[in-house]
Amino acid sequence: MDVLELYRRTGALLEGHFLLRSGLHSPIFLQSAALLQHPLYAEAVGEALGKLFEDEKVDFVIGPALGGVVLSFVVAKALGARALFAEKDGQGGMTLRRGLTVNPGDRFLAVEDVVTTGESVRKAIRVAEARGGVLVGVGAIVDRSRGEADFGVPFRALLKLEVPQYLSEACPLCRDGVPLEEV
Ligand SMILES: O=P(O)(O)OC[C@H]1O[C@H](OP(=O)(O)OP(=O)(O)O)[C@H](O)[C@@H]1O
Ligand SMILES: O=C(O)c1cc(=O)[nH]c(=O)[nH]1
Ligand SMILES: [Mg+2]
Repeated sequence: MDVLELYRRTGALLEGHFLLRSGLHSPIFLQSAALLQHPLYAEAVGEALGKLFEDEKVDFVIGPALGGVVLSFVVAKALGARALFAEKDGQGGMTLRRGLTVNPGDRFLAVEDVVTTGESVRKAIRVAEARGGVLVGVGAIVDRSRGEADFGVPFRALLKLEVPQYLSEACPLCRDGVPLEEV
């Protein structure tokens, strides 16, 4: 599957000057919702990502909202598992709501649309582990962490992307006066 072409075709590959969740700045932003709005593409992504973990017996898949909601659903469907999502709790962490539960000992896969630092998916992992879930792997559509994200379990992505990202104080786009976009 040519994931970059899917982002391109759906207008989800943005170029400019973007503020990332981590505070880093980048000339590239992958707007996954624009890709996942197409059910057939979303389903294909779910099947491809699920396939990377088909040997794991998984009780549920969890992703951090919002980006992880649709993705969790399509991967869970491919693996025959339940689809959970963790939500921002308003205090910098994440929580489970809406009657979604973890049974102690449940094996789970964490999924994320785009991993930059991995901090967002890590918050969803903590939510599930705190309720007794056992993490067996982390899957992403795109890994743009440049090999820096480590979850202590297999981490597999459909696409590894090497794109520039800068601390704000060292950002050449800021220096050139390019307006910063918060997507
Ligand atoms: O690996 P990280 O450094 O944590 O960055 C990547 C995260 O940033 C985005 O989510 P964001 O919280 O911006 O918005 P969302 O609610 O649309 O998922 C993206 O969906 C990932 O969850
Ligand atoms: O790091 C991020 O916040 C981020 C990067 C990216 O390419 N896409 C996205 O949705 N978030
Ligand atoms: Mg997100």
